[in-house]
Amino acid sequence: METLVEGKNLKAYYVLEFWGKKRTIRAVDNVSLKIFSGEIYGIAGESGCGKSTLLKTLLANLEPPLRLFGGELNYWLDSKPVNVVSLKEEERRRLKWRFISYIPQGSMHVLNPVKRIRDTFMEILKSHVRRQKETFLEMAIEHLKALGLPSRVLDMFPHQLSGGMRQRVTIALATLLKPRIILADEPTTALDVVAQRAVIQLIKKIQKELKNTIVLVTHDMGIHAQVTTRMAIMYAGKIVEEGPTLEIFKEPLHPYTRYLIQSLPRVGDKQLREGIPGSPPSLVSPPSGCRFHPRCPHATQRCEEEEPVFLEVNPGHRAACFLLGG
Ligand SMILES: Nc1ncnc2c1ncn2[C@@H]1O[C@H](COP(=O)(O)OP(=O)(O)OP(=O)(O)O)[C@@H](O)[C@H]1O
Repeated sequence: METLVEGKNLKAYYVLEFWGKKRTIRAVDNVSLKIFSGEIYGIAGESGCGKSTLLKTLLANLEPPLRLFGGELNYWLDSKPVNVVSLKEEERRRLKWRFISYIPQGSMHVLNPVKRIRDTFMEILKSHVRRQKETFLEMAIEHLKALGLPSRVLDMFPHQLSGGMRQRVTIALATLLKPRIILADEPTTALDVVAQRAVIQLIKKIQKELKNTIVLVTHDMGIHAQVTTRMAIMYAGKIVEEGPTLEIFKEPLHPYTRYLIQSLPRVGDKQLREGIPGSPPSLVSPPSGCRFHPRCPHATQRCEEEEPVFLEVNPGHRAACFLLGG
């Protein structure tokens, strides 16, 4: 499998200063992962575990208060690793939209509320494509059609579109220059079930047709089950399990993953399913050892004192838990 993005021991922290006091939020803490060509890679976990920060880090979007404290981020361009963090701003900007693009939480961040959709499409094309300007509109219409979206949206302002349609237009925008990899942050949150389904179908269609890679962040395990091919489970700034999605649902290895799957509603449920006991820890002073130990029903003293390392139980399926041995 061809690697597209590789993070090695990434440490991305928010550094905040209040009244002369420093607070460091360790949102991504020693995370290593590889994203392969053509897959839909999911990142799951409760709110606040660092999913969005991991996406920002993979995008090399490290603006204060977020800072990279350690690790390496490589994009594989022409099958060679390129250290993105050391690139000049201009070089990084050139990679945006063409090699990697981003669908942030809330489509209004991308669509300018006082501009027609057409103008936002034209801006991207103008800054990245060397072609006759007259062909830009044709390119935009063609792209929307390929994704099954009506070209009349180009004449509209963002507020004239429904939430679901706005999100689909944002996805169309992010895929306009056919990037090799798209990072999507909670693309279905705040949408009703019908709009959610339309967005999921669009993501699947894009992946099938453009054969690109999608990294999908959502706390919704149901969406991971429907869409992703491989996934990572994050807990308190760390990846605690990673593997093929089917296998994770069939045979979850980490107690936290088991909780996430158990709390999913099933057809025929007569009462609410139990949630995960306790609440996520502070990322300013996370628990010692395994960060999940204060909430884990199997925790021992060792879990409190030592941090478990990853153990690969089946090919490509790994988890960090002492229950697995090691
Ligand atoms: N701009 C910021 N400044 C300071 N702290 C931040 C900032 N953004 C996020 N954080 C903190 O970093 C931690 C991880 O947040 P992050 O948004 O990455 O989590 P998440 O899993 O994506 O959650 P959600 O789904 O709620 O966005 C949280 O403690 C959050 O409060």
